[in-house]
Amino acid sequence: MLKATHLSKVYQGNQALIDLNLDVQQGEICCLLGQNGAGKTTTINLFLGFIQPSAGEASVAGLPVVSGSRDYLRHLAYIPEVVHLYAHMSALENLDFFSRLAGFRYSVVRQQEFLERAGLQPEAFERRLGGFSKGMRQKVGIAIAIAKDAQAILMDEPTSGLDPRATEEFSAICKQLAADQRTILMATHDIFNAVHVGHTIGIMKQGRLIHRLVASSVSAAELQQLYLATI
Ligand SMILES: Nc1ncnc2c1ncn2[C@@H]1O[C@H](COP(=O)(O)OP(=O)(O)OP(=O)(O)O)[C@@H](O)[C@H]1O
Repeated sequence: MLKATHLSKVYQGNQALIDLNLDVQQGEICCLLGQNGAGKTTTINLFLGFIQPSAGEASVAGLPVVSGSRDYLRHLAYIPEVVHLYAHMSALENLDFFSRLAGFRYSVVRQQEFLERAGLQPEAFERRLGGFSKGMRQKVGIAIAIAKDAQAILMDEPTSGLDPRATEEFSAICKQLAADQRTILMATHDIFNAVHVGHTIGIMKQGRLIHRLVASSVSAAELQQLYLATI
């Protein structure tokens, strides 16, 4: 679903990503770990087409990520570290607005279903987003991803700053999305959560993907050891 082939990015002589080859299958949750500056966000931004590669190619559902093309974009949703939606609009209004932008029109009942599937408590559906916590905003972001029928969701440090309960809830939603055959590529610093939620884990260092592991083959303690030995 998400494929990087010899993908590289150079910023003013700084090699941010070097020859990345990565294949994330449909229904897979892949967590990318690495220190600050390892190249995780660069990888996500290349899949989104926010930046252009210096070499190689990213593709989504077999469609090349190329500037100006919208084909690959209809398969993608993006959950940034802080989901910025319209603070003065309610959860339902934001969902309706962004679904329409993506070309979908849903009844209020369907919109409520999407928010429920994303784990938002019903009493928050009609509240303005301005007062929402980070975790609640993410849930609205996920509801938008579901509503636009995104097959792949790119997430940049989604659990940073979430309390343990919100992290647990978020992980459960990710697992449900994967069970629905959606693909997730997540940049994270949370080793425990990577083992807990991921099917596969990548460890990056200075722009290179050094290790790619099956999450069920390691414990959090083993992964932490490998991570510390790698970075
Ligand atoms: N717009 C930019 N211009 C110049 N250099 C950049 C730019 N964006 C990223 N870089 C550099 O590219 C490298 C990789 O950065 P990137 O943001 O991908 O790392 P990261 O693994 O996501 O780090 P973090 O965990 O801090 O988010 C770093 O050396 C960074 O300074």
